[in-house]
Amino acid sequence: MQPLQWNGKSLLVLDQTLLPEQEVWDDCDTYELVAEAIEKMKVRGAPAIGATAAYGIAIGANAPDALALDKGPYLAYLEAVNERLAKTRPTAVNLFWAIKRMRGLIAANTDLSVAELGELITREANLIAEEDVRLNKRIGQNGLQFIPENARILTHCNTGSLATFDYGTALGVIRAAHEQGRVQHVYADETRPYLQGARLTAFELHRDNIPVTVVTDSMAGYLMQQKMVDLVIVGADRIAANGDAANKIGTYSLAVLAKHHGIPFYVAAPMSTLDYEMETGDEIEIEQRSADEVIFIGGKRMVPEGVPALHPAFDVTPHELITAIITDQGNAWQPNTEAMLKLK
Ligand SMILES: CSC[C@H]1O[C@H](OP(=O)(O)O)[C@H](O)[C@@H]1O
Repeated sequence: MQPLQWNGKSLLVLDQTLLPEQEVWDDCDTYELVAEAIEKMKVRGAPAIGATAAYGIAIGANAPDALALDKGPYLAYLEAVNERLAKTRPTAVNLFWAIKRMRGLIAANTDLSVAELGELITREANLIAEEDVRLNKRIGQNGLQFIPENARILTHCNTGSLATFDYGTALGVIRAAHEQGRVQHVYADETRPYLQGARLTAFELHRDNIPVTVVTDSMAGYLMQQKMVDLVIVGADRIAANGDAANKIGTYSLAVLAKHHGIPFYVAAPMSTLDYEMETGDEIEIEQRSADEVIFIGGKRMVPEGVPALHPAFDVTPHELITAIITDQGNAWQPNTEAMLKLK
């Protein structure tokens, strides 16, 4: 199930905060509504956020008031649209990758008319979306080499169709392995506090008839100790040049447990998630979200009034704990290897 639908003028966003019980689509016909959909995590997932921002820029670029502007003011307005979308969430580099790509396109085509530039930006947003699905399927194929027969896989958060334009990254590898009949079972961490695993990964895999069981995040160590897991595979929101990977909070704990139990730990992501401007994961900004997202579940208070809660939305897994990074280019890399650094 794709999280986004482009109808040529506006972006229909599947409100993931309401899944799995309700399938509600928001019609985002302004770039501000698109920005708010990202901030409120109606749409989430690094590659999906990148594609969403691209369409947000396209919507802004083709707004009637914008198309009435002279070239100079129009270009200044486009930069204001880029800036607004860049402020939505700080960790997933795919957002900034998409904005940088649009900025480059605009800068290279200032000779076009306002209307022509608006059309070009829309075409680029469609290209980004189409590329994402193709790259995810390549990630899936590249990941097959690491999936044994009768694999019992533990995964964290949601890295499937709902986190991308379609197919998924880590779940893309799981889908490709399932197509080969290699997946015995998937254990999906519920992934508190947003519950991407319980609400979204289980939703996707169940619909695809891929055997899945939801576990609480605290059960991961038990599963490994009981020898119920053959490998762990997760996504990423930003990967530094040395292979340190930022991903949903709880990923680092999984990597430490996997190392302790001698279980392979894989990260799957498109090349647009690699950030060569960051030498190590120490530089990656970790989004701090509202404590209310921890304190309340489904609107019900879980923490006594007056007691604070922390909510770092991501953590960074050092490359030493990652067995391999699986991308859409070439094969997988042992992080911090010359091969990865050469890909600049
Ligand atoms: C396909 S990578 C998705 C990536 O994004 C998630 O974060 P969020 O749900 O907060 O956008 C999580 O880190 C996933 O691994």
